[in-house]
Amino acid sequence: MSPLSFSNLQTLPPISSNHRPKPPPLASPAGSRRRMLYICCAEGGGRVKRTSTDDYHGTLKALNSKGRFPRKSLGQHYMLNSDINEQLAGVACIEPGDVVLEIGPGTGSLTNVLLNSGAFVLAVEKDKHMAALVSERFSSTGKFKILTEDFVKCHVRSHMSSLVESLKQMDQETRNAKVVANIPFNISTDVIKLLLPMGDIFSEVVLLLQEETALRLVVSSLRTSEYRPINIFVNFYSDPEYKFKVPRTHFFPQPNVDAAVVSFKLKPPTRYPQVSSSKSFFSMVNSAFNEKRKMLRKSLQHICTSLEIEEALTSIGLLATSRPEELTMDDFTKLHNLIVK
Ligand SMILES: C[S@@+](CC[C@H](N)C(=O)[O-])C[C@H]1O[C@@H](n2cnc3c(N)ncnc32)[C@H](O)[C@@H]1O
Repeated sequence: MSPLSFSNLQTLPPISSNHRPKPPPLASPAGSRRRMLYICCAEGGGRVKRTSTDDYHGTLKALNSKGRFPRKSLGQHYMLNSDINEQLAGVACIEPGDVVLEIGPGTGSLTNVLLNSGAFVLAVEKDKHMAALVSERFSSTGKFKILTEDFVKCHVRSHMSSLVESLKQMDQETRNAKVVANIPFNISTDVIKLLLPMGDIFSEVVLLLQEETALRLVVSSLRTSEYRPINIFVNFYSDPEYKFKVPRTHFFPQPNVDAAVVSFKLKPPTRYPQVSSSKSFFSMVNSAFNEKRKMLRKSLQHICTSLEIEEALTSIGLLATSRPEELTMDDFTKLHNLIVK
């Protein structure tokens, strides 16, 4: 039997809104060292009602068509619920003419929703097999471009600029550029650090993140151990908002954690807090948090004297003994402008 045939069907329970079938066993055909997925298609009058080509069966079928097994190292947890993809696009208010960057399209379930909303999609996918799959699926739309690259290493700014330029030359009416993606959890911080300072290109970044990360980025508050330089970074470049939780049961394979959708409305560069240099600002913030338990008058002594730091703190209404977790982003901005010449 060919490993890619669907003749070896197994019977799955019907899909309903409150029941998601467990993934079928992954079989390894005799004589083959490659792991293949065998799924039930239930075509032609089967018991399974298909609500979308990107449901549980569609996703497995797509993987099977390329002989792929989800790779943990690439964070491959595929979205099985098209409603959540619709909600992701809804949070970003995707409208015809928007240019959307998608990181890790996988089988293309979210891509499909974005394209159906009328967007042009630039997708970056590290797995060449998944890139080939979405390329076959969407290249005929004329509104889809795929880069087979590691997003963390790709020159997203120049790719986006040349896409927008070529759309203009084709007289395509383009509107906003946005990012909408269900990203692998292990590159979340890199993605955020790369994208949030791009308010000159993107108006909004909507990401499906690990729930814990989402909470840490958006709702970490002053004087908690969760408050870190990344919170200052996020608020410097964006207005973040936690949107909704996505239980782990909506992914295949199921991760060990839940996810959540976060929207980062990017500030245009004219709205960034006024600091002489963002590099020296973040360098000061990092130094402050490197020695989190120390008072700022000690940890920032490489910038100026303790007395100058104390005076700067009191002049902005803070205690001379303040520690980094007691300062808001505005406080850090004011402190920077007073002590970094
Ligand atoms: C969580 S899956 C999401 C797939 C799809 N968007 C969905 O919702 O089902 C993450 C996707 O990102 C891809 N990926 C992993 N690391 C990547 C990287 N560094 N750059 C680009 N894509 C990556 C994986 O191959 C996978 O397709």
